[in-house]
Amino acid sequence: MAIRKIGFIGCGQMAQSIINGMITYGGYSPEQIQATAVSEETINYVTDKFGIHMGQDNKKVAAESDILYLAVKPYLYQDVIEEVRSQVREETIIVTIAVGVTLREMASLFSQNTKVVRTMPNTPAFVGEGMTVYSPNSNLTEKDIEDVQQLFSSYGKAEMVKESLMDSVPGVSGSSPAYVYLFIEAMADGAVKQGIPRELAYELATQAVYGAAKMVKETGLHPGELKDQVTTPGGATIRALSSLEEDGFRGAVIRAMDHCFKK
Ligand SMILES: NC(=O)C1=CN([C@@H]2O[C@H](COP(=O)(O)OP(=O)(O)OC[C@H]3O[C@@H](n4cnc5c(N)ncnc54)[C@H](OP(=O)(O)O)[C@@H]3O)[C@@H](O)[C@H]2O)C=CC1
Ligand SMILES: O=C(O)[C@@H]1CCC=N1
Repeated sequence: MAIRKIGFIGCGQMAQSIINGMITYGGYSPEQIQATAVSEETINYVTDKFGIHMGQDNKKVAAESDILYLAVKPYLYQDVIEEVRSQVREETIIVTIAVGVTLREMASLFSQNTKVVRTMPNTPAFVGEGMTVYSPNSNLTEKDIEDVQQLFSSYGKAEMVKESLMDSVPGVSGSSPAYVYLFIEAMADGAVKQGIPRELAYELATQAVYGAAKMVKETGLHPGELKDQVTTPGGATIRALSSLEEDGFRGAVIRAMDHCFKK
């Protein structure tokens, strides 16, 4: 089945990021996409900003979609699924994006035959640089998997993994952009403290993260080796790194990810 009609139940931060990525970077047309929300505010905002079909009728979107994203908060999944279950066609592919919602739970909420892909996306989808990690259930055909891989790749990278890894993915991918924003903000504050104007501080901190990420990706070198290239013996960088190590920088990141996993 070619994916022609894409539906979203819920259209908040994550759905809007995916929709913008699909349209701006993936070549999908706003006419192919419809979504629902509760408030008039979101409905008007999304309609104006993305030009997709918006409404409050979850059943209609479920009935008309070839692929249906469940883009509400995890605690709303059960209610929303009960509402739309009877409308979902056998060939429709359901995409979950909620932390912790398993394929087994989805089979019990829909049916054993429903095609479900458990995914963990992230908000850089908005700029076509998302990461979607996914696990399909056994009802998807090879062709379905090709189709979803292509769709998820339209707004960034996509990697299929076994479902047992999915609970560990938010810590390093779904949630992790938030830590990176915190790091950029902290570096900018440090620069402002030294007298660098705020706007320039954000530009420098952001470009450092962007450039460093690109170095890791494009050189293929180990991050430790790239770090060594920056670090002059007896110089300034090693002073900064030594201070970060004393303050438990790496341990703090790893502990934060353990908290994310447990939640
Ligand atoms: N934010 C992120 O970075 C990521 C989020 N996720 C997952 O994405 C999901 C959504 O999160 P996020 O986008 O951040 O949340 P938001 O609160 O931004 O969006 C939730 C959306 O659901 C809508 N909604 C609520 N109840 C209903 C309903 N009964 N029927 C239809 N729509 C409804 C809301 O409408 P209204 O706007 O009118 O209130 C809102 O548009 C979660 O399961 C989360 O785990 C996954 C990865 C990353
Ligand atoms: O904070 C959350 O629970 C969601 C999942 C990943 C990012 N945001």
